[in-house]
Amino acid sequence: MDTQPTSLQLREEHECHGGKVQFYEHFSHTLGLAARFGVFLPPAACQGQKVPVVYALAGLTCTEETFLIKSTALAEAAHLGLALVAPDTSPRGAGVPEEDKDWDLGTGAGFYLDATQAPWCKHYRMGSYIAQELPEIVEQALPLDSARRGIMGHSMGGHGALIHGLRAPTFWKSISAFAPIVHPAVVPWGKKVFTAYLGPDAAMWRAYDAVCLLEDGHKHPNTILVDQGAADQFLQRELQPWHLQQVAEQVGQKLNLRQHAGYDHSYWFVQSFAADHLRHHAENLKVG
Ligand SMILES: N[C@@H](CCC(=O)N[C@@H](CSC=O)C(=O)NCC(=O)O)C(=O)O
Repeated sequence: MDTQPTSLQLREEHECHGGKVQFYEHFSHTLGLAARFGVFLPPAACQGQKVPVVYALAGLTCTEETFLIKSTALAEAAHLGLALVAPDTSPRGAGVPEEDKDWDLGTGAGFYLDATQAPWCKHYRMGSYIAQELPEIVEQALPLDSARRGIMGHSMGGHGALIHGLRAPTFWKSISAFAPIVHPAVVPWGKKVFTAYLGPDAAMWRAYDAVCLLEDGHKHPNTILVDQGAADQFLQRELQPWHLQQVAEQVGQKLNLRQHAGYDHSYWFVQSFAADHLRHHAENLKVG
């Protein structure tokens, strides 16, 4: 492991809704590479007050900028006094052959897990990065309340929010997702990346599949909010939210799955319900 100390470099800073949007780069010991993330600090945090924080995980092909720019959630985050942390979606420049070839594997498609298979396993460790390194460094550097931390995400990021929230329910006190991949072990996107990152044995996939985690006894004490567009182009093939609904009913996981006629998979959908998600987190994190 590299022993270089973590040093956060502030690359960009902008005033926004009375708070600040910041973009940082640092050397990630977990990924073994430089990594970037974005932050929104509400006005109270800019005055040094510790505020609750929601981590926002973006989907395939996205970066640390996408959610902050496209979700239009920052006015509501400022109003509620919530900070947002938006990581990148994969390591960058890992040097894996053909890692930029497909948009649903490799660069931009880290799936928020730790790869176990060569050549991916050296750098594709977004699981530990999200579960440990990123919260540690960002919460040490900024006025964020580590006792009030939630996680949300879109599509591949929705999958990330569900698995991390279910795997560590006391660490992540609230969960929500937009159009998440709920059962990657049975859909084409998931089968492709899980085979590459985790190998062909599907038993090894269960730790990174929200439906399997619920089947295997993981549960979150708070209601999980999920929004899904009924006109989503990936709904039938990749998302299949009915699996989540079915297992949630079976195991008694509280789930608020809302279906929205006419909405597709895009950030036009995300931005339509982003404020609801922040209010869900604010309620669970006991803001105000
Ligand atoms: N291949 C296309 C589509 C990629 C795409 O739709 N990405 C979604 C997430 S899909 C699941 O994780 C996304 O959020 N895109 C960003 C956006 O701004 O809409 C492509 O390469 O564009």
